Amino acid sequence: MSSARQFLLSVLPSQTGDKTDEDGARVPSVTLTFAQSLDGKIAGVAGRQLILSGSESMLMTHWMRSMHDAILVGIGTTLNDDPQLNVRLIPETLRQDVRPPRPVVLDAYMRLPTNCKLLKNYSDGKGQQPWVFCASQECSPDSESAHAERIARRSTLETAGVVVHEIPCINGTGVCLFQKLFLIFRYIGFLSIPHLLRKLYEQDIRSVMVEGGATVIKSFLNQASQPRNTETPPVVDTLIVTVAPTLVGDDGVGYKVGFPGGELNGIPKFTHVRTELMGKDTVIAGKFI
Ligand SMILES: NC(=O)C1=CN([C@@H]2O[C@H](COP(=O)(O)OP(=O)(O)OC[C@H]3O[C@@H](n4cnc5c(N)ncnc54)[C@H](OP(=O)(O)O)[C@@H]3O)[C@@H](O)[C@H]2O)C=CC1
Ligand SMILES: Nc1nc(O)c(N)c(N[C@@H]2O[C@H](COP(=O)(O)O)[C@@H](O)[C@H]2O)n1
Repeated sequence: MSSARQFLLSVLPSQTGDKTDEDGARVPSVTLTFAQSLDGKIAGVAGRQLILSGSESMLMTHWMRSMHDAILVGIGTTLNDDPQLNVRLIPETLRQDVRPPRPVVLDAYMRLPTNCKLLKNYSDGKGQQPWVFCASQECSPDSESAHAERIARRSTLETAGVVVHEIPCINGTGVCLFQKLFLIFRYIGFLSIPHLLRKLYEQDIRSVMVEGGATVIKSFLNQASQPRNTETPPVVDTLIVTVAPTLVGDDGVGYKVGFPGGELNGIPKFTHVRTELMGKDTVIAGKFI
């Protein structure tokens, strides 16, 4: 077995399917993972996609994808990078034994372009059918035009091959922001991660790999820092970060952890599990506690 797979098997939780959240609802295990530069950047100036991982750690990432039922990114990453989120780097001879993960996009307003690679790969048999999680009706403004726009967007995505799931959002109910270019319905707030995870479990997803980008990383780290009772496991189980020996500079895109105004406010408790050198990169894995 390759060293990347051995590394992953030693740091990822075994999939028992019995993880529950604070309210006792079943949820998938969550791995948060991304690649960063030495100065903590995940993308270049104005979000330009950077290939930070070298071939060895990138292959590890594709093995990691193959070990999860779903792979999740935000719509920001999807619009910016047009990612494939499949397992194409795994050698052909081993690929028949692995299943590509289900691509999942957090996309409150259903902005996913219908010519994206996720849909192309699905129609070419090179990836699973993508799922979009969008804001449910009660998060959207209650107007006829907003309702019609929602239905039209959903229909466009479904016709293109996307499965659309609706979930509630946080902090946004009923607040409308008019966006004249692309949306009539808009609210302030993000999709609720607890609702997302429950819905994923209901749809037979037992493990989800969260790849980014910056806003999604912050949201999941924030969730991992939420106070909970001692029997409840953290929302994010594992963090696996590839650190590339390169500097991007202050104008690159970083991610944020915690909130201003409190020393440990919003910073999840984290414990180191294993560090491995993969080619030029250092891959660090840890658990939230
Ligand atoms: N180096 C690496 O490993 C990686 C780097 N990247 C980089 O990250 C950058 C993109 O990051 P960013 O622009 O922040 O976009 P994200 O991919 O983080 O997407 C953020 C968007 O997702 C939607 N969303 C819905 N619900 C949530 C929620 N609960 N939490 C967070 N987001 C939510 C929101 O859009 P809406 O309101 O429309 O729903 C939000 O603006 C790109 O430059 C990309 O190259 C990305 C992945 C990995
Ligand atoms: N592991 C890793 N290393 C990098 O250097 C990266 N830039 C990323 N980015 C993530 O992978 C997505 C692209 O996936 P595909 O190659 O198109 O399958 C990108 O959108 C980020 O989520 N990851």
